[in-house]
Amino acid sequence: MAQETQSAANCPEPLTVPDGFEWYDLQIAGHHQSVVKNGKRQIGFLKNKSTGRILKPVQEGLLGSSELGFYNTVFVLRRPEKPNDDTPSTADDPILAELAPFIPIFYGTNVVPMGETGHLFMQLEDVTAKFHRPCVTDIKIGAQTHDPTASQEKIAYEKRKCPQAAQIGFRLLGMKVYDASTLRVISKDKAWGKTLQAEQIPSALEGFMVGRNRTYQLRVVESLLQRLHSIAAWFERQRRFHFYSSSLLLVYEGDEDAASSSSSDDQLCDVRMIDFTHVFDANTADTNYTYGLDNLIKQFEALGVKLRKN
Ligand SMILES: Nc1ncnc2c1ncn2[C@@H]1O[C@H](COP(=O)(O)OP(=O)(O)OP(=O)(O)O)[C@@H](O)[C@H]1O
Ligand SMILES: O=P(O)(O)O[C@@H]1[C@H](O)[C@H](O)[C@@H](OP(=O)(O)O)[C@H](OP(=O)(O)O)[C@H]1O
Repeated sequence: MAQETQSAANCPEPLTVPDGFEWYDLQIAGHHQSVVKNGKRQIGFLKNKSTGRILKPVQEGLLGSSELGFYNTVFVLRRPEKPNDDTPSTADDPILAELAPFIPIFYGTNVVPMGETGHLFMQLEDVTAKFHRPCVTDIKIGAQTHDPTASQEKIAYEKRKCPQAAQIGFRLLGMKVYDASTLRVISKDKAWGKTLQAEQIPSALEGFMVGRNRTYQLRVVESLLQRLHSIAAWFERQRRFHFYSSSLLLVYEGDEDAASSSSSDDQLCDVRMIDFTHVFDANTADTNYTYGLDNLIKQFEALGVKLRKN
């Protein structure tokens, strides 16, 4: 696909963030204000400083409307019986209700005054918010990343982007890890993720655990696995959707003291599905997604075995 990605120089200026908001600084991948594509500067994710919620820009056209449609299918926003509580309830359909805990809570849309007319955003729960030192990685799931409506040009572009992902079934889009041994944040970007070959995935996932003792690493891996298995079990049951180019966001607590002071694993890690711009109604199992998810689970299981040996 003839797409031109430029750096910021000589390009349209980034929009100014209005009072009460800031750019979201824990973003791993996705649309970002530093990127100019096809002559247009992207709008990145914002954080609402008072609510703590993330604002994801609604993408133009079908991509934006289908992601909004997806969130609106899972979450029922209006709660007239509780006018002061805007926490959405979940749809009655059991398969949707079971999906809800695996995705960020959706609090409806919001127009933020940016640029000449303002921009439409989705308000989402910030999955990293409950952690003191969040360590985050975004992993795109599926051997096939183009959806069933993709043009031949788009299919070729997606296949060319990272050919080994078709075999691996997932792609690391990057990570931000707080290295407790150096007190530094290590960042890896999309370019790094694209170069990883199958045999390099184990050390890349080990890198997600950098700078901590084995016992803590093992605790995190086991907890991540538990959540990954729960999502996989939902995929075993569901026949309603096929997810293309969607990601899993894996987060764990980089501050071991904070994690230890809580008895619950909820403060240790979280795993959520994100990015629903290419979700399609279906009536068969999503084998493209489950292939990738199963492989990711196998990788973390192998890491667990390795950590237990040492
Ligand atoms: N609810 C959330 N909580 C915390 N971080 C999030 C959340 N949603 C998205 N992110 C962060 O924002 C990044 C981009 O998200 P997402 O993939 O949804 O964006 P996008 O612009 O649709 O991406 P793409 O360009 O691939 O379509 C993720 O890598 C993650 O770091
Ligand atoms: O949704 P669309 O319009 O099909 O857009 C693509 C999709 O969102 C991918 O997630 C994205 O990047 P990655 O696969 O690298 O995450 C890709 O960027 P790219 O053009 O920079 O590859 C987009 O073109």
